[in-house]
Amino acid sequence: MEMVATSCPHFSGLRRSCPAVHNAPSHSFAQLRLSSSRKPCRPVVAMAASGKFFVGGNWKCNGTKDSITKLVADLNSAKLESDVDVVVSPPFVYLDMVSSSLTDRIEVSAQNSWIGKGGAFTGEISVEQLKDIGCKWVILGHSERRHIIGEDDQFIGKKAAYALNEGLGVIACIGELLEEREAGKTFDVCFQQVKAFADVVPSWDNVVIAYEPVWAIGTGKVATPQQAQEVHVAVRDWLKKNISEEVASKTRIIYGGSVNGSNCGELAKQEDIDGFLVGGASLKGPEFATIVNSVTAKKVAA
Ligand SMILES: O=C[C@H](O)COP(=O)(O)O
Repeated sequence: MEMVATSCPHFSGLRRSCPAVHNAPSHSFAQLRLSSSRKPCRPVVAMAASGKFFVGGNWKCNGTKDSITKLVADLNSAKLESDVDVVVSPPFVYLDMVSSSLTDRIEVSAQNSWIGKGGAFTGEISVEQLKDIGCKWVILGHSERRHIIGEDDQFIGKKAAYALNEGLGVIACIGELLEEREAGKTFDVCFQQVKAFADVVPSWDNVVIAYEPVWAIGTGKVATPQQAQEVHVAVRDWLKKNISEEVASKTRIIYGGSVNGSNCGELAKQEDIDGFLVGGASLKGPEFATIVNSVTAKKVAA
């Protein structure tokens, strides 16, 4: 054994299966140790801190005091694999309640934040207020905000820049509409949305990209593992070409869109799927725990 590499010599992208030689299944989360015989791409499973599996539960505009109290109790008693970052995102009105009653094992995210410092902005929530109640993350660019509320890339970018500059982590959502996929524009749409984030983020350290094909959100039509993997690889390659190899390698790209306890394992096995952003299934504590624990499928696949 002699040297440690972080990329495959047979493939321009990082963290990919090596198409040459020997079916190395995964470069994700791992550094690659080359043997003295220089056989390439034998992966050594060593999850890097930066590449930790990440599972977020986006509760959207759901829940009551009673149902959320039960959900928090279920989450507090759930057995969760230790090597996963777990985040839940309650509606604003319950954020403080969840933040103060949830175990420290799980971090709390907002579903939106204002573009700058708080003030005379009726109906908005500032980053300062989110930090004040212990919130660590914010979801930005979600398709429901893009396509129902009408937020555009520029507005989303302002929010992302402000949140990151103030120390919140950002779950940056991207994803194509069905008609965009059918028109062969999936990559173009995703690249444009990633670029809008890339143009403004001060650093990628606290950014998780969530690829959520709009046609898969809340529809029960989950992307196949191959469809999701294909986009994740393309986005990672975009990061490599346009930002840096390091950012491409370290930035977690998670999948969202009808993920549930039954399909999470196969999705998690894909080497460029670094976790999930879960909607409906995150409202059920035991099922959400199953999705968090699908990291074990990833480890087996690696
Ligand atoms: O933020 C989560 C996504 O919109 C996915 O929602 P879903 O799991 O209900 O399809």
